[in-house]
Amino acid sequence: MDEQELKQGITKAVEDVRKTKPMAPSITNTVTVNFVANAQLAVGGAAAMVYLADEAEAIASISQSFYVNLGTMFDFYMDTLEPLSDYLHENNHKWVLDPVAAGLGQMRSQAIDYFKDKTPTIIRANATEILTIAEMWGLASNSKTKIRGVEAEDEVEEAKDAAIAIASYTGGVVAVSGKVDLITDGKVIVHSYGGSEMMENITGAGCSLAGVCAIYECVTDSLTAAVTASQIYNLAGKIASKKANGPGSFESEFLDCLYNLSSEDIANNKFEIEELDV
Ligand SMILES: Nc1ncnc2c1ncn2[C@@H]1O[C@H](COP(=O)(O)OP(=O)(O)OP(=O)(O)O)[C@@H](O)[C@H]1O
Ligand SMILES: Cc1ncsc1CCO
Ligand SMILES: [Mg+2]
Repeated sequence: MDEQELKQGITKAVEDVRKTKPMAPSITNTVTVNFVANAQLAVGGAAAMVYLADEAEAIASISQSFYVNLGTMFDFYMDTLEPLSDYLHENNHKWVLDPVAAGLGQMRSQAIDYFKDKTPTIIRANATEILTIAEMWGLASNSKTKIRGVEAEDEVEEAKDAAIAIASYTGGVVAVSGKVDLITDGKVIVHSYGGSEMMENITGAGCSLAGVCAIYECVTDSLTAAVTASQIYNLAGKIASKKANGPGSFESEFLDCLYNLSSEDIANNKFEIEELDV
C-alpha cells in the first residue's frame, strides 16, 4: 500500500461510514462509556453497549466489528469476555481490543492471556500497555516498563518493536497512541501526526479512538480503519484545541470536529507510511 492508496482508502472509509451508519457494539469501561458512544455517533456510526454474555454474542452476530475495553473490570466480566472472544475468533469476526492498564491485577491479566490466541484484528493502546502485552505474551523481554494506572509511562517510539512483534503474532493491526500515533500490521508502519496536549486533559480520548477504529473497521480493512481513526482524531484534536478555553469546551469542540471535518481534509492530515523489511 502506498501513500496515495491509503489516502483514497481513508476518504472512502470516512464517506462510507457517514453513508451507511454501521453499528459496532462495545463492552467498555464505565468511566468513558458516554464519550465512546458520542464519538462513534459523531463520525457517523452507531453505538450499543452490552455487558452480559448472551447479549454480547447476539449483538456480535449482527455487527461487522466488536469493541472490547478492559478499563473497569467487574467480577462477572470473564463470563462474558471468554465466550465472546471464542465466538469472535471462531467466526473470523473483526474486533478491537483496548487493554487499558494491562498488567494491573489478576483478572485483567487473565483476560489478556485468554485473548492471545483470539485474533483481535486491532489492538489500540498506549505505549506502556503495548510493551506490557508483548511481555505477557512472550513476544519481547527485558521491557523496563512498570504499570501505574491507565496513563502511558513510555513514549510511542519505545513501543515500536513490541507493536511489530504483536502484529506479526496476531496477523492483525497494532495502533499505539500518544503525541504521534504509530500504526502497524507488521508489514508497514504508519505515523499519524497532529492532535493536542489537551487530549491528555480529558478522559476517554484513547477509549473513544478505539471505539471509532471499530466503526471504520465495519467498512474497510483493519489497517485503513486504524489509520483513518487516528487521522480524524489528530485533525479534530488540533482544530478543537485552537477553539477551546479548557477541557470542557475542548470536549464539545472535538465532537463537533469529528462530525464536520471533510473526508479530504482527514485524508490530507499529515501521515507517513514506511515499508518494513520482513
Ligand atoms: N501530547 C499529545 N499531543 C498530541 N496528541 C495527543 C497527545 N496525547 C494524546 N494525543 C492523542 O489523543 C488520542 C488518544 O491517545 P492517548 O494516548 O491519550 O490514549 P489513552 O492514553 O489510551 O487515553 P485514555 O486512556 O484516557 O482513553 C490519540 O489520537 C493521540 O494522538
Ligand atoms: C480513568 C479510568 N480508569 C479506568 S478506565 C479509565 C478511562 C481511561 O482509560
Ligand atoms: Mg487508554
